[in-house]
Amino acid sequence: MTKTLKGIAASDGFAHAPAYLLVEPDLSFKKVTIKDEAAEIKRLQAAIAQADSELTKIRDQAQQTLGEEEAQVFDAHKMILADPEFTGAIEQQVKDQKVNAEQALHDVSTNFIAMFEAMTDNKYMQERAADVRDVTKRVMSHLLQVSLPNPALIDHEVIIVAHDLTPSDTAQLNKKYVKAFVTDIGGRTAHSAIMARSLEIPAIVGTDTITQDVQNDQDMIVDGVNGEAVLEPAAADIQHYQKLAEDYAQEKAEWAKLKTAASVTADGKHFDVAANIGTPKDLVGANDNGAEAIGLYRTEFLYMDSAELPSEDDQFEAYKEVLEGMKGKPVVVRTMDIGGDKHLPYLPLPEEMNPFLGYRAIRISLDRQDIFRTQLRALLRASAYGKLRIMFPMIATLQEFRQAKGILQEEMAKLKAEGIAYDEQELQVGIMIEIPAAAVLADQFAKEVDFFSIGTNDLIQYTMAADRGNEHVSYLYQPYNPSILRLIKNVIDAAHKEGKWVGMCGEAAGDSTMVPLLLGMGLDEYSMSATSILRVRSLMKHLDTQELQDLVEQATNVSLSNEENEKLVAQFVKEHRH
Ligand SMILES: C=C(OP(=O)(O)O)C(=O)O
Ligand SMILES: [Mg+2]
Repeated sequence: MTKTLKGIAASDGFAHAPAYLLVEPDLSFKKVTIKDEAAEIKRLQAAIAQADSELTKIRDQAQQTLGEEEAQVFDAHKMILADPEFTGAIEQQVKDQKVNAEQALHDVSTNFIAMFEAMTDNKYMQERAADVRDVTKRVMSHLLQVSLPNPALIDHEVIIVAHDLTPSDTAQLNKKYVKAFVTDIGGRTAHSAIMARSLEIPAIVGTDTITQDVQNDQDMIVDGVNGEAVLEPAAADIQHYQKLAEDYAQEKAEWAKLKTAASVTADGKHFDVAANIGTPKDLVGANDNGAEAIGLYRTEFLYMDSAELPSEDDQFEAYKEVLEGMKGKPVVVRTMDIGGDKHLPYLPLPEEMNPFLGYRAIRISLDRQDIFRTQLRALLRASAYGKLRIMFPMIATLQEFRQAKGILQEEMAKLKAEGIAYDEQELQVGIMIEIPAAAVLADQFAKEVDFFSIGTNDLIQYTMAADRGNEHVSYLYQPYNPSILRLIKNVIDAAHKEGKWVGMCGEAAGDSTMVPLLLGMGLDEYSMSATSILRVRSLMKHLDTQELQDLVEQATNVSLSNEENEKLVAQFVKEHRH
């Protein structure tokens, strides 16, 4: 039976493939007293052998599809299985306690995990706890004869269906086979959705129930433009979506013609359309889509992709690669924004009631100056290779900005004393405006910063008090609400009064409803997922900034709601398309 599920359209594009459920099976068991210990140990050994041969297969496949580094994780798992201290202890437990293998495995692994986690002075050993957890799950699945999903073993085209995907799950998806993903929870600006857009994988999030509605291998269609997942599509559905996919491909081909064009409006005003990137690898997408700058380099992925804090030299190489890759075009690098939904296994953060309101971004950097100074030195050294702009995330107060800039200046002085080159002429230092307090006081900040970049992903969630990743409050996550528009306008006006430039690097900068409003307000730089650049450049071409000022007037003063503004812009663009 065909069934259509609605969710939040998170990444454009269409896909048709069987579902691959990335859902953990039930691994619960009962404690049983056993009589035949020898038979139980044999059962345990068989499960360990099966887990080991499965790991060999996964390792080989991961090496081919994801690379050697990802594959090595599975070597670590195999080593645990081959460690007599671990397996011997489980066998001993079966013998001594006369319990079933499941219980013995659980008891021993719980002890090992606790022991590793207690090694707070040895990050490497602490991380082994996660490996023991993974290996235990695998052996348990064989004891219970249920199968674990193994995404690294995917060798045919699939649509991933999951409750949620973390940014690191998303990073491990192999684009060759993963044609789309659909999740139960999440919002359009959650980081997994942002990554889906940079990988150009169609995605729908926040369907609520997809993991319950779909079965492994069930045929499905994903419409990432409209946020619809169709299960067991009929022939007519397949035809309908094929047509939509073809139209979309045609539209994209039209946009592609603008790849080397400048971003100019119908009245001849030029704006910078820039790309958001997460790693130097994303430069390919940025350049392929004709980015005029990098408006946001989220450096936290450099920290997340590493097993330990990245060294100054490692960071320097990454920043230099991006600056050189952009050949003199501006590159805004944001200092580490860890916390919220982004974690580092080697930097344990306190458990918090509200991680998005807690210890994150610049708050960590100012506290852990060892980490911050290393990053700033790497950035300064890289500044000699291009046009660098350093940006601090989550600035709430002027004092925070002054302190961060003070530390930067201290590092500059040290480099100078050491005779190490950095850009002393053109380097700019700016902040993200993503906390309402900073948006309100933009006039004060504008006197001290070189630029602003408005982070609407967070600015909207903090202004509306609606978690950006929570589908239950997504109705409150309103980019065009007059309150948000007024805040944005206040920031742009304040910056321009002081002769400073303003960009936007939140997802709203690439939003077709938002762009006309931002053009009307005079926003200078628009930074977005690379895949949105050509669509936005095409839209700009048809709009006149003078005319758009009327639209801004109505949207900020007359309209009362997000929906009204959405309609207002659509109608306006229809009537004023040049
Ligand atoms: C660009 C932003 O930062 P991030 O999405 O990384 O929080 C934002 O908050 O708008
Ligand atoms: Mg943010």
